[in-house]
Amino acid sequence: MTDPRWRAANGRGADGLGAGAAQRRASASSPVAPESSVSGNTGTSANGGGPGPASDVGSGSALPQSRFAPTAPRANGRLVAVVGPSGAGKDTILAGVLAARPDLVLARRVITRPSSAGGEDFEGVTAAEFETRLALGLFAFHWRAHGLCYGIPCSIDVDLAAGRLVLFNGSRSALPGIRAIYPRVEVIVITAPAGVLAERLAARGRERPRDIEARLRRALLPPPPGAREVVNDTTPALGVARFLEALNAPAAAG
Ligand SMILES: Nc1ncnc2c1ncn2[C@@H]1O[C@H](COP(=O)(O)OP(=O)(O)OP(=O)(O)O)[C@@H](O)[C@H]1O
Ligand SMILES: O=P(O)(O)OC[C@H]1O[C@H](OP(=O)(O)O)[C@H](O)[C@@H]1O
Repeated sequence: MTDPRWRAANGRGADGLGAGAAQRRASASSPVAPESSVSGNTGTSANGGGPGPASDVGSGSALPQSRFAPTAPRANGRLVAVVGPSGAGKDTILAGVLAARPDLVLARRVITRPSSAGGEDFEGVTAAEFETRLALGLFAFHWRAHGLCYGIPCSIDVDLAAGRLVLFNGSRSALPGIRAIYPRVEVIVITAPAGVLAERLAARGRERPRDIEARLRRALLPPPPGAREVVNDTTPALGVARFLEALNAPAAAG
């Protein structure tokens, strides 16, 4: 927590943003989420107010109710989802933001993509390894997109409980589900004009042309409600400055 005004504006209290790892282990049988859905590993309300709905809110199968007491950690931190179309510059800006603000935490994603793919610092795992971690309750939440599985380690709950500001590179389609698990998640959407996205993805060369086309089609998704927007259409340095400004701005009504 760095800005008390923002904290007050959000009404951020002492109750929990997330649920404990012990609760997550209750969902050991949950499968990897289907494409465009998100699953967390808790079957309880993130506010700790008693058993809530299972947190698989996408098109996937419902998770079993937790057999653990519904006590979420008491967290004062901020959880900020950084979303936006492929090529908008999420990874680029997040790297610059972390360099400028080493006090912030960037969740290290677990992705079923070879670690050699480059880009962000993520942990590349096989689909089988991903399933194992999911079964062990090691993800706060996870989603599928672009034929890949993405998991956010449940270690973010430790950072949130310690009052830190935790950023993660997320999927727009996963936000409703993430919000069901972390009701106070904030959203910053990074955007750039369509032509710029196409140029950047082609120059980056991480995906095949066919996959780039699919990613560009997802650029048409509407901006998430309540998100603060950062336009990354000039230099990365200016994008980082705009992002830091957005981080301190009052949240839009979601
Ligand atoms: N402001 C900028 N000016 C020029 N190039 C940029 C800028 N921001 C990012 N890039 C470049 O555009 C490409 C895409 O950026 P980046 O990988 O950060 O996007 P992303 O939103 O994380 O995409 P994805 O969701 O596909 O991972 C990279 O090669 C990066 O170096
Ligand atoms: O299009 P949407 O659903 O918003 O995002 C889908 C996913 O793609 C991107 O990851 P990456 O480019 O594979 O690293 C995003 O970070 C997200 O996880």
